[in-house]
Amino acid sequence: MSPAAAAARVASFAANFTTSTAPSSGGRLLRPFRGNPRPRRAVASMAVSAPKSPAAASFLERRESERALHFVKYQGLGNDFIMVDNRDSAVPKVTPEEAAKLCDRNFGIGADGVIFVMPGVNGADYTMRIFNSDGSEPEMCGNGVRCFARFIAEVENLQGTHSFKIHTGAGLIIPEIQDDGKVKVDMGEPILYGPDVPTKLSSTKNEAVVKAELAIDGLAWHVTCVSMGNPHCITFGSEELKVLHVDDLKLSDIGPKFEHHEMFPARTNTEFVEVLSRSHLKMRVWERGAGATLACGTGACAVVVAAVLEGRAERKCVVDLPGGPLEIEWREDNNHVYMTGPAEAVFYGSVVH
Ligand SMILES: N[C@@H](CCC[C@H](N)C(=O)O)C(=O)O
Repeated sequence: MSPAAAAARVASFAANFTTSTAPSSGGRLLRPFRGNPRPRRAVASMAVSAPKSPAAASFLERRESERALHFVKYQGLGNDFIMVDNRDSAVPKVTPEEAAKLCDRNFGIGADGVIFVMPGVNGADYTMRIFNSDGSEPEMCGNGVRCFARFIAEVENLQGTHSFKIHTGAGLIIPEIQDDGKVKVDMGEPILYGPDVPTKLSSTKNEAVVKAELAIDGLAWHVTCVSMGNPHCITFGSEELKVLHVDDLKLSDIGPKFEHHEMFPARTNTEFVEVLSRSHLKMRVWERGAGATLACGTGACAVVVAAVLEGRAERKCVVDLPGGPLEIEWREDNNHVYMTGPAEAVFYGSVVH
């Protein structure tokens, strides 16, 4: 094929793909997104006018008529998700195995998880379910629920401040979209009773596991265990490394050893934390079922709870994650944890799965 013919074929593919990837929700077209930056359609920049080759057109029509999954890609501080409009069904539109394939950054769309926007139950407005990038299903996702709220505002055409009651595996979670576009989430109460986190580590402070010792890689790590609906193991250092410099950690070596440790029967998310001041913490996370991610909302909440329990920080902190900061407050009056941070749509498209 001549270079000119090849270029025309690519252009034709792009033009056709661009017009065939508008997301739908059970047949409804999503409105164009607002906000900054505006989400992009996949390969929109390649869309130039060129005659469609019959072969490319029929190829694309065939793909669309098969099982095309429409999605919107969202991110909250770089923790990214494939958002699926599942409002018409209580059954997720993709299986855990398919989710793992879609999350693959080389062979799929690429994401830390797939989130399903589902009908509400028990008086909730909506239900959120999520599959991690390995296909496992966690109870909750903090960055994900902020993205979820922004998605609902878009598809329901809501302007200004709004809050929603979201049913999750961690109970009722209430995100509120603020005037500045950030989302503040009432993340509920932390769970500190060891067997409920769950961890097999013995309690050290009342019923909580605070600064308990966990042997990994020849080091005696000091860990505090907190559930925000999903399990977290938080460490500020070990017997040997009194102070952590989180940038120096080889997360991919050490993370899986925490995640799969026998003391965590449901596996665990692990946060490694550096205290910058009593109201400013810095963390890196190794997520259960997703590995190293740029941010973890439930993790940042658990970190502040652990820092307060260990007497290292105040109840209101900024937590720096690789993807940016989150504002976290563990309120004394109602024992709830509040998380505030950004969430935005990145692009939308469709995929045959
Ligand atoms: N990134 C999320 C947490 C996602 C679930 C986690 N990997 C688990 O298995 O518990 C967040 O922002 O909270």
